[in-house]
Amino acid sequence: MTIKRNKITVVGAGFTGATTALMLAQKELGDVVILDIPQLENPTKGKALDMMEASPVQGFDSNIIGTSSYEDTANSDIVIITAGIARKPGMSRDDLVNTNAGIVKSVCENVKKYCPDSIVIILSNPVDAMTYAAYETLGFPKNRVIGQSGVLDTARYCTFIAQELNVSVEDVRGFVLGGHGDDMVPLVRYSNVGGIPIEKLIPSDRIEAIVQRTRTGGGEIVNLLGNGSAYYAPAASLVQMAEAILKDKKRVIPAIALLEGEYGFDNLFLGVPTLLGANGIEKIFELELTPDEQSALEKSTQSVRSVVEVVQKG
Ligand SMILES: NC(=O)C1=CN([C@@H]2O[C@H](COP(=O)(O)OP(=O)(O)OC[C@H]3O[C@@H](n4cnc5c(N)ncnc54)[C@H](O)[C@@H]3O)[C@@H](O)[C@H]2O)C=CC1
Ligand SMILES: O=C([O-])CC(=O)C(=O)O
Repeated sequence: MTIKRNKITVVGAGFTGATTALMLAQKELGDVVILDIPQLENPTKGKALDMMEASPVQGFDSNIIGTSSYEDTANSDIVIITAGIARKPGMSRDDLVNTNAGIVKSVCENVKKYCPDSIVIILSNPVDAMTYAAYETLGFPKNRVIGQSGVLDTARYCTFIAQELNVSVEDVRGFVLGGHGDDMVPLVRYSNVGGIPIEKLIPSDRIEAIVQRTRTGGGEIVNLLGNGSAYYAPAASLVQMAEAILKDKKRVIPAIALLEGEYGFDNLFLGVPTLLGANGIEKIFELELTPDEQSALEKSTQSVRSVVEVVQKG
């Protein structure tokens, strides 16, 4: 019997990509290939070697290599795409669309060729539209093309709730629906702390402030960093998704999935609660929404559709 190690490729060795690679290795989820452009081949190799040299200290046995050649990524089980530019203060994620659509499409041409059976997770922004662009280029079935937004947005939301109540983050549950933009929809009605609805614990004006802070959570970090965007929590979010798939955990986590009628939307990639396992997105959970929640979701989809139109025209 041959036991095969998982192989995970991370495209883009910048802040999110490098952090993701290290976290994947620390959890021994598989061997990791980090790929960046040829002009950055040496720094990419350097980052990978530096991570490997942390392995005796931290006691992980994952192999990590840096490369600019897709041949090294061949037959990866999972490909995580972080390639592209990040926004700076004063920009919206949508301002990145033209540059990043070109990058994501060119990356996906290679992924299609070298990793035809992989499950692909997209991080590059504006991520809902980039997931659509990846799906179109890859031609993979919809369960194998997944965007990351909901784990991160939900993590921010849960952080703020835990801080508000001074309780463990482990006891906070909730999720965020919709596009990864300032009109995302944190679902207050489905949020609880140790099973107690947050509406019983937090006054409504404070809940509204938490919802608003969650919506602009990415921008808050962009403004503090000054020259780039968040990477620790985004990397942790990607790793949670990869782990759910590689260990077939059947986790119920929000992710960007292709909707074909769910929530009343068709042919649209959007953040929804999903079941993540060995086959990628194995199920989309459809919840009953109140008229206010549904109209908030519709507003969010309009923003996503307008960016997808830019991708389609380009
Ligand atoms: N969906 C989400 O929740 C989040 C999305 N992001 C997005 O992720 C992307 C990456 O962010 P960072 O890592 O902070 O940026 P970064 O600038 O630190 O790294 C991006 C890397 O991509 C590389 N790259 C560019 N074109 C490439 C190509 N054709 N092939 C391979 N690599 C290529 C660059 O050389 C660079 O090293 C941005 O678009 C950012 O907006 C970041 C955080 C959260
Ligand atoms: O805000 C950004 O540009 C990066 C991102 O998507 C996030 O941190 O949520």
